[in-house]
Amino acid sequence: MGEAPELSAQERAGKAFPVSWDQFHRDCRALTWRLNEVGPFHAVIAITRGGLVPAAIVARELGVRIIDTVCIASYDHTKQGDLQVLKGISEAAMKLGGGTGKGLLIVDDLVDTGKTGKLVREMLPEAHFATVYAKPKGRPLVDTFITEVSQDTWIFFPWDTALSFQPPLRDGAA
Ligand SMILES: O=P(O)(O)OC[C@H]1O[C@H](OP(=O)(O)OP(=O)(O)O)[C@H](O)[C@@H]1O
Ligand SMILES: Nc1nc2[nH]cnc2c(=O)[nH]1
Ligand SMILES: [Mg+2]
Repeated sequence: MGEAPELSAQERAGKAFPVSWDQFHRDCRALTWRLNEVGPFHAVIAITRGGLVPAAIVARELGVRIIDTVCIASYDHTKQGDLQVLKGISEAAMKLGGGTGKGLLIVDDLVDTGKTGKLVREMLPEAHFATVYAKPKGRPLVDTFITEVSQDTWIFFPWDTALSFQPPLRDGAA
């Protein structure tokens, strides 16, 4: 008998939490309300790629025009591998944060295990770290977030999904 195939993080999660563009926009605005009391910020650092959309919305609301990226790859669709820093924080943004990240706002869509957030926090220890969603393992790393979901939930973002037909419940839909 062959070995059972390894489950992806999404399969292990079990519960699905689909987020629409509308909901995501509302949650980003709610995040900005909280951040407005913490700032002002010199610049926003988006953790790509998931942090790009919330970073654009938050920066627009906060009136911040300097946006930098830190490009990190970890999940290949739904499996987490080793973290790879594909592009670090720019020298200009580092300078704005005085070398420690003071006055900088790091934005990502979510924290899950917290591995990605931990790596970026090490680069900018004094920056403020905000995410829209947080799972319990990663939550202690985040300074400000909007919605907590359980560790066994997989969040589906609007840029990764499309509308599709769902069979009626009585025909066996979950
Ligand atoms: O807390 P962790 O367990 O580290 O997971 C959180 C990270 O995982 C996702 O990014 P992903 O690596 O899938 O890349 P993407 O943003 O390019 O989709 C998400 O956008 C976070 O950055
Ligand atoms: N889309 C998505 N990416 C993730 N990366 C780590 N956790 C998640 C999640 O719940 N949803
Ligand atoms: Mg990401």
